[in-house]
Amino acid sequence: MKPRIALIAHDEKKDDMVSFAAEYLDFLRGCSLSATGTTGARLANELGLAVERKLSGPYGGDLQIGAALVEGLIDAVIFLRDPMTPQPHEPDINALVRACDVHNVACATNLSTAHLVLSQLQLVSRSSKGK
Ligand SMILES: O=C(CO)COP(=O)(O)O
Repeated sequence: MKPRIALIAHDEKKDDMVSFAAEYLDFLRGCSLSATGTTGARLANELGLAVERKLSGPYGGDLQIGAALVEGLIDAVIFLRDPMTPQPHEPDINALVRACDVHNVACATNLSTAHLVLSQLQLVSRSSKGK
């Protein structure tokens, strides 16, 4: 089964997200991707990725990703949070990260962890294809 990955970035981290996704483009093309609204639009427009776009984060997008996650529909979350800027939907952000912890779903909230998670998923998916 294709890895199901959610991609989310706060405004100050969106450039990082696009560059990060560009590094894993071939792998991500073979994944089932979802994203919050604006992040998803950038990934689709700038990298041509097929992404299921939820609402923008402040309008409930994090909660929609969280709802999919608790139903077992997401394998990993890459959530580049901006720790320096207060967000109006902080409770939604915390709910999503908490849902990852409750359901033991990998959740990368910075670039270093994001690289570890995607490189490992890429490795696993390559080795399962080789079988
Ligand atoms: O706010 C976000 C995550 O909390 C991201 O939402 P957007 O991708 O719509 O900017």
